[in-house]
Amino acid sequence: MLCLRDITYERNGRRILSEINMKFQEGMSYSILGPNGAGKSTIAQVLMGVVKPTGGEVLLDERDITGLNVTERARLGITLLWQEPARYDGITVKEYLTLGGKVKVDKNELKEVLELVGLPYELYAHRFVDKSLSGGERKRIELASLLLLRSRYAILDEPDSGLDITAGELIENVLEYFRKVGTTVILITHHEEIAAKTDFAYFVCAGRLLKKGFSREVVDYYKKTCGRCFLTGMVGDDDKD
Ligand SMILES: Nc1ncnc2c1ncn2[C@@H]1O[C@H](COP(=O)(O)OP(=O)(O)OP(=O)(O)O)[C@@H](O)[C@H]1O
Repeated sequence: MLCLRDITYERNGRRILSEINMKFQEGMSYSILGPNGAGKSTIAQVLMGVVKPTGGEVLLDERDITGLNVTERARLGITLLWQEPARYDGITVKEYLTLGGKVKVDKNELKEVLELVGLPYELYAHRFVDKSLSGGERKRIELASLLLLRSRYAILDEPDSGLDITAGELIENVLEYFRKVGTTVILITHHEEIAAKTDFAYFVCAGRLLKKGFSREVVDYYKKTCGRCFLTGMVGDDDKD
């Protein structure tokens, strides 16, 4: 089990996260839901080891991994889909997804995963992962690479950002695939309809955990309360996207 225990994070004298406690059990899917600036990406970065919390611990199977960096955590099976997808000039989609042939993936699986993320194998497998692909296409390729990795934990930071109208269905298929291969998903989003697709949810606002539980309940709470409290006094309902 992956846990955040009493995580606090301060930057330039400003408190960004306050005493965050979260548990991510294997075999379940989770979302971290909250408005812009709530601290969701910072939580993802703390989980991944990109930022070191000012206080508290990150635990994996009760082992303190707070001091481990991104590479060390990736070795333990914690991986992240970045908000901004990377480019790899001169490498084809197929080479990228199989790490140049190092990862043994048969063609059927490669085809299945590419099609799952909405990219037909015949059209994309031999394209280069460079600027000729759109941001949305690169994001889909990164998602495919995470699906093929079969890591213990996959943190998806705004997986729908930069994707078009089909994103909702895509996320559903992606969650189903991760479930099938045994990867526990932690999905960061400010869209309640995306959060509703996971089993459990955490609602954060202004760096604090305000509600946790079954996703449907948390989403209902979010819809009823977000924008109406003192924490986000300046955010009105009409400003939410
Ligand atoms: N390097 C930094 N220096 C100062 N403040 C920062 C820094 N990084 C993040 N913050 C602030 O911390 C808060 C939380 O940011 P974070 O990116 O975690 O929010 P978020 O919930 O992921 O938002 P969004 O949905 O807009 O991506 C924001 O108010 C942001 O401005």
